[in-house]
Amino acid sequence: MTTSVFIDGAAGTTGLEIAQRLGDRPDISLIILSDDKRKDDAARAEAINDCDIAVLCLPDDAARAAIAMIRNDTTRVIDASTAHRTAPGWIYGFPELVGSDKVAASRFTANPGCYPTGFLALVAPLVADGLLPADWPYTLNAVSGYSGGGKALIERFESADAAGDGIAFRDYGLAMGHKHIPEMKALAGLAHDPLFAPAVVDAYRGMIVEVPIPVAAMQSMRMRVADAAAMRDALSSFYAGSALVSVSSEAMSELLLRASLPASDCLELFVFGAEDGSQVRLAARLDNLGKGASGAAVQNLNLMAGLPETEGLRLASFA
Ligand SMILES: NC(=O)C1=CN([C@@H]2O[C@H](COP(=O)(O)OP(=O)(O)OC[C@H]3O[C@@H](n4cnc5c(N)ncnc54)[C@H](OP(=O)(O)O)[C@@H]3O)[C@@H](O)[C@H]2O)C=CC1
Ligand SMILES: CC(=O)N[C@@H](CCC(=O)OP(=O)(O)O)C(=O)O
Repeated sequence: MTTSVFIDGAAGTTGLEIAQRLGDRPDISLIILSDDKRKDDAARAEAINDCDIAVLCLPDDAARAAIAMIRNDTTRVIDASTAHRTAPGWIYGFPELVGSDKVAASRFTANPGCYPTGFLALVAPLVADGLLPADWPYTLNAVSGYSGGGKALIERFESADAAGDGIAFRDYGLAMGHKHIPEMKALAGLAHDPLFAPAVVDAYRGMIVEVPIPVAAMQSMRMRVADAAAMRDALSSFYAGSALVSVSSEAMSELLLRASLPASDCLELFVFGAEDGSQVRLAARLDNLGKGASGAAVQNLNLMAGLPETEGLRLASFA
């Protein structure tokens, strides 16, 4: 038996990569609208109501509108947008954190944001285990490849490169209030909004998300914070059974993001600690279009369809 999957937004950056991952899989029958029909609401509504699972790869408003087109109680949904990540009735599609069984049983699954995937993978298990406090104002510094901004940002970077006026580094989110903050706060159970400093570099894909932990300063405020080794051990045990998430124990002097990063659905976690134990830098390296978007959507789709969790995923690491 095959699962019929409609990709709404299949001509976009995330949608195209999901279609590539599903490729010629015999267990999936793909529904993709032709170019002249892909924005035709009647055609979209028909496809959404006919499929087993709809994967929405759309801007937030279009994703909300797509949900309003569902007229049955059978179509299941994976939404790659920000629209439903903290909405009631939706399961947050991060199986390693919320439980594969919850995603498998879910009707409405919200795919996590790319930056929150790195942040939550690091912080949520440590807060839940009491190794980091919930009431600390966490900061995260992150860089993303420019495909993270979809077709518009790809065009901007590639046309500037072509004109010989390439953007090497783009700091943004300068007014704060990034759309990823609510899901990071809610899913990690934090008392405060994290302070988020995102940036884009001149590479197509890939991202590094860093969370600095001023251990000694926090301890001087009588907060309970573990040391680097305890954090690394806790993360290693938490992700011990995962095919996609790994925790590095390698000694390193630099963490690189290569411009030629191949597509990967893995997520690598790092815990760097000062020798005197006073400071820690938690870091996550992933492909924004892999575990940060399309790979996560395919993982969730596999679970929801009762198929092997990593079917069709790219398991080679970045190294
Ligand atoms: N890129 C990334 O790394 C990540 C993206 N996401 C999220 O995934 C979603 C898709 O992003 P991304 O693929 O990057 O964006 P893109 O801009 O590359 O693609 C969006 C696609 O949606 C189409 N579209 C827009 N409005 C409608 C509509 N009303 N009906 C049908 N199709 C429509 C666009 O059409 P057209 O081609 O004509 O513009 C485009 O093809 C967004 O919500 C994004 O935030 C999530 C995690 C990471
Ligand atoms: C580089 C870049 O612009 N990135 C996007 C986030 C991509 C993403 O995860 O988007 P969703 O939350 O909508 O899924 C941004 O910061 O808005």
